[in-house]
Amino acid sequence: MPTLTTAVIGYLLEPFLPDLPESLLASLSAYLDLLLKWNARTNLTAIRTPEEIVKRHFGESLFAGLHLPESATLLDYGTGAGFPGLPIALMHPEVRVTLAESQNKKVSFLREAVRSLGVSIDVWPKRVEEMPSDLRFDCVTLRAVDDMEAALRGASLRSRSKIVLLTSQGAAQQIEISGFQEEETIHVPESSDRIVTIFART
Ligand SMILES: C[S@@+](CC[C@H](N)C(=O)[O-])C[C@H]1O[C@@H](n2cnc3c(N)ncnc32)[C@H](O)[C@@H]1O
Repeated sequence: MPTLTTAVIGYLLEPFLPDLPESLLASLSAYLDLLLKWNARTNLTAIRTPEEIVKRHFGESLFAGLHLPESATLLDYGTGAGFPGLPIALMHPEVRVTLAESQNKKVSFLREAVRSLGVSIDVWPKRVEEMPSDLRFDCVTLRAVDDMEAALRGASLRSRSKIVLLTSQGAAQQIEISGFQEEETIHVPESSDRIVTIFART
């Protein structure tokens, strides 16, 4: 039995994205179970309850996916356990998604998730800085990457067109990305301070 039924996951995600298809809910349910199983023995995410994982990780990632600029390729910079890149890839199978993560245990989890979900996603198992210097993506997403200033500089070198940043209102106040301008900021449902900000290359 899955930890949460697709009906419960759909209900929890309703404020972020109503009427999700059953096939997407089934993939999210399988992803949740795998994440809970791995999180019991390795620390992949500090958010531990299934309901909070669905709302805070899946909900915010899918909400960013709802507002994703048109892109053929996407890099999720410092994806951790796959956020926001993996839910976005499930929602947008037409986008070629690369999940970049430098920590081995998280890379092992991501590979297992990609294999068991049967999705076509690339995993870059090193630091983004180690990618071939000419590799670019239409869109780069970032959420909760440790050194945000350095990460945004790195993202600006990798993005051909857009950067989508998932952050808090307070943290966003000081953010400037050389060569990019803020295009749109959208408030994340069910939160007083979480936002999705889209930057476009000038
Ligand atoms: C706090 S976690 C957040 C993960 C995820 N984005 C989320 O929102 O749950 C940040 C992750 O970024 C990874 N990371 C930081 N800098 C990186 C870099 N330059 N290249 C690849 N991964 C990086 C770290 O290993 C860590 O797993």
